[in-house]
Amino acid sequence: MNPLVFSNGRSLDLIAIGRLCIDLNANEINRPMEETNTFTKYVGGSPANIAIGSARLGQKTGFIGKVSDDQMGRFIVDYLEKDAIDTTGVKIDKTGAVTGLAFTEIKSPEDCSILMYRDNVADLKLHPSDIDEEYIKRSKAMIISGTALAQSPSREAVFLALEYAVKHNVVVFFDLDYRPYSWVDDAETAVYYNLAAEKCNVLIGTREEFDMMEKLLNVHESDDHYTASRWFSYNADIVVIKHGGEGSIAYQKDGKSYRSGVFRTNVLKTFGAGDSYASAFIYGLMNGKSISEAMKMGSASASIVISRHSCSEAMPTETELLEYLEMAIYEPAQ
Ligand SMILES: Nc1ncnc2c1ncn2[C@@H]1O[C@H](COP(=O)(O)OP(=O)(O)OP(=O)(O)O)[C@@H](O)[C@H]1O
Ligand SMILES: O=C(O)C[C@@H](O)[C@H](O)C(=O)CO
Repeated sequence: MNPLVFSNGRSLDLIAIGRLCIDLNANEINRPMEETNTFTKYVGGSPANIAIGSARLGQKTGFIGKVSDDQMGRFIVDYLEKDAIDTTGVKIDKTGAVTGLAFTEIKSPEDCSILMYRDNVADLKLHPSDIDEEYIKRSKAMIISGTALAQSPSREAVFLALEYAVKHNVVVFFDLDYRPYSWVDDAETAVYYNLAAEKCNVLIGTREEFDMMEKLLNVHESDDHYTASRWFSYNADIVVIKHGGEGSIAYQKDGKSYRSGVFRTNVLKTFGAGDSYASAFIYGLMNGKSISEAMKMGSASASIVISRHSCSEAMPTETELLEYLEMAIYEPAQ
């Protein structure tokens, strides 16, 4: 078992809040974007990817966000609904804002990058008036994403959603999802990340993301254990630190820690690993698995997604994930 307590009698398992954007993944791989000509369009945005991954695993999933009032916005909502995601909380922007675009470049399996076009994006127009307490009250859990804290009014909308979640015993996951291009000032970034993290039950981030949060506090000798311990003095029950191809480590408030290895896979691209890991990790925790078992599920989902071209489209179904766990070669953490 794991230490999280999810309220029963809720009509949703997980609500994701944050950006809904479009991934344009280069079709010509193993070359720089300057030399590519065609792209495939997918729904993107870390929270969107996590929601899609969650729904594919059979979780009753909802979304709180804002999309552009155009073909891209409609494409996104249609896609979410095809995956049985409740879009009651997805609003249509009326200010002329656009959909964020993520152009991905796959120079090699180890050298991938994302070029983000995020000026005047609809997702950051999410407003506190768009946050429905009754909607959040319907869910067992909610996941927030750090990039939604980058600008007002989205920032205030997320903090209001956090207030409602805490009020109604909704377990809050925080996927740090630090995207530097969305921020203008390191101190501002760290302040808002830390303020949001204080209210969350589970923190999921890379070493680099936690370093960003701790730099403001002049923490010079940090390590994973220090990072986790710091958050247990607030509301955290679990802190997960991801280490790419070396796996991940999770700390529990009672002092226990768990290391997860990875599943050997033919890596096509690395992005999408974090979102797929989060969706399956949360699925495991919400379905009675131990932290170790949930981490393994996260690792398996990540290995599936990084072997495929997309992020959202590549998210495995529950059947695919369970079969992969049985068949794939697992490399325990060193
Ligand atoms: N090369 C790899 N081979 C196998 N599994 C991997 C590899 N890279 C990442 N993973 C799995 O994915 C998890 C998350 O990856 P990572 O630590 O890169 O997170 P992230 O930086 O948030 O990912 P993203 O690139 O999507 O932003 C890892 O803990 C591991 O389980
Ligand atoms: O999160 C983003 O804005 C980019 C994503 O759409 C992309 O799929 C990715 O980087 C996944 O981690």
